[in-house]
Amino acid sequence: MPNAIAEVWTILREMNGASSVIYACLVSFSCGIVVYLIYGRESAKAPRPPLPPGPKPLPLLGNLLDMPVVALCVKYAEWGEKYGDVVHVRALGKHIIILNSYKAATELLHQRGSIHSSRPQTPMVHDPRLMDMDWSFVMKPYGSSWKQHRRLVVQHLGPALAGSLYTVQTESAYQLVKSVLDEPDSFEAHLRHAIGRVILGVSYGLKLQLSNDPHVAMAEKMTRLAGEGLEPKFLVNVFPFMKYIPEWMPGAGFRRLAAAARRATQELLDAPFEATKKEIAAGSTTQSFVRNALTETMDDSDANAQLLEDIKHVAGSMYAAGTDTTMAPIHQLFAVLVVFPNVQHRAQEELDHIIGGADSPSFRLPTFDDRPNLPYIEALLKEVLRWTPGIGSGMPHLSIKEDIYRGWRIPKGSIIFANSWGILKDENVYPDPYVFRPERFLPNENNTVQPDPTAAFGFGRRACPGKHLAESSLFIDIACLLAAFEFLPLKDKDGKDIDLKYVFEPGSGFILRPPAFSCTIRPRSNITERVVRDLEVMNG
Ligand code: HEM
Repeated sequence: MPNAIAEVWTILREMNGASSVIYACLVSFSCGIVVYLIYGRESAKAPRPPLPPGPKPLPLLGNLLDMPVVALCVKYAEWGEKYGDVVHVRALGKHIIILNSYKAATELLHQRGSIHSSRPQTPMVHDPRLMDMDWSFVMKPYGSSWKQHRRLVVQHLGPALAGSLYTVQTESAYQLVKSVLDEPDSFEAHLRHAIGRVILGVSYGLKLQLSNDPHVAMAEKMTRLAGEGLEPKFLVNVFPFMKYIPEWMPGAGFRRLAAAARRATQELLDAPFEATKKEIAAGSTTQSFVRNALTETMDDSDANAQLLEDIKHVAGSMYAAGTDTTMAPIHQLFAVLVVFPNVQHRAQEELDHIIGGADSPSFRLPTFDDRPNLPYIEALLKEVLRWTPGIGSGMPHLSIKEDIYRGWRIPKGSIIFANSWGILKDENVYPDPYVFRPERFLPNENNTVQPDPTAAFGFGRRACPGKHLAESSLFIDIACLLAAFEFLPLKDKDGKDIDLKYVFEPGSGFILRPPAFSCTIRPRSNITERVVRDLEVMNG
């Protein structure tokens, strides 16, 4: 991954003394061999179609030094403007293809999905001695095991769950507004708990506590450790022999992290799955992914053992795949609403028409039945996904065969990024892309409606299977929070509003997680406060 490579390089640059020289020599030597094996052999053969355009690579290092550690998706978008919507770069002997338009992403990842739908494998993530995450649906290479996982999700997380999904999501949103009323300063933590509760509820159907649920805590621990391990900074990804270094040795911190991630993963895979089986055996009829999928299995016989493992692994993949990605846009939205109060007021005006004004005795919180009558909230949801598409540069796809596209060669083993950030900031598709304007998604006599920001959810056979779940969670949480509260800037010591625009800058991580920020959150009126306080929320 280019992030990985950029971070490796940063580490090398930041290291002082002999070790950095040794590492640099090792990297250069390894690169030399890899580059010779790839390009030396290639150049000896007959002329072949050119690679797509891109910045000029250096010998050995390729474009490693062109890749920033922070805001890589923004750099990718800049390259798109300079070289066109298909860009090629090289790093440590890898071909990296960056797609910055819907057209290129659809034509390659969707229409030629049988070639470009695998995932790169890295020692830290996949090796059984390290994190051993081959079980994860998101990381699996393209093949029969991945297909079986995908089939289970499409079959058992889709329309079959829609009814119970809305019940879980509405209860979670109502609990969220109650918690925010009690502890507005813990807004971020409450939001995270609400999103996690829905994903675990939908995956397992377990009765979960309203706050501090042990299953949510378990899932959080695993996601945090796995997230750390996924960071591409580990030298073992460049020198796989390092996986043999004993855990106790200095410099083997990556091995201790990997061991902790493996333990946390096992706990998360087993505990909620076994608890769900027990609840079903005790007569629970709560719908969930696990329950629906288990109806396929007749018994615990060997024939079903693989299917049971698959169900367990898919359920365990959901939390890690869905929490941070849903959290990133919604958390960012509340900074947007503080910076652009006109957007907040327009959304609240629309809500007031449908659910009763904040000062009206008939005020109530929104439900999913109101969704068709709230087009501005729907547009706001689309605009925040365009503005902060969860995963900035998209998830990497791996090409399993050489391909020729628009006369360019896409070599076998290329890592392809459909850069959601660049695609969703393309001014030919979204005029004034850096202006937050939900109206772009509303029918208007002057403009045609701009395309839905589906790029946020990826492309082709690996496109996000949690899109419907994510969008409905975002809808109900946004609608309830805006109905109940107003979000205002904090004041500095001179009484001036603290500007939250810094929150909009993409950071260094894979997920576009906004930095911590604070704002004033208060009930819109005495009536909204009373309605929220009087809510009865069930566990589960
Ligand atoms: C706003 C929230 C979300 C965003 C922006 C998002 C985005 C993405 C993206 C960009 C991908 C990679 C697609 C590709 O490779 O082309 C992906 C994959 C995936 N997402 Fe989501 N996602 C979100 C929520 C969820 C939720 C709630 C779940 C499940 C509960 C989920 C489950 C998955 C899974 C399992 C994959 C892997 C699919 C595969 O590799 O075949 N996501 N998501």
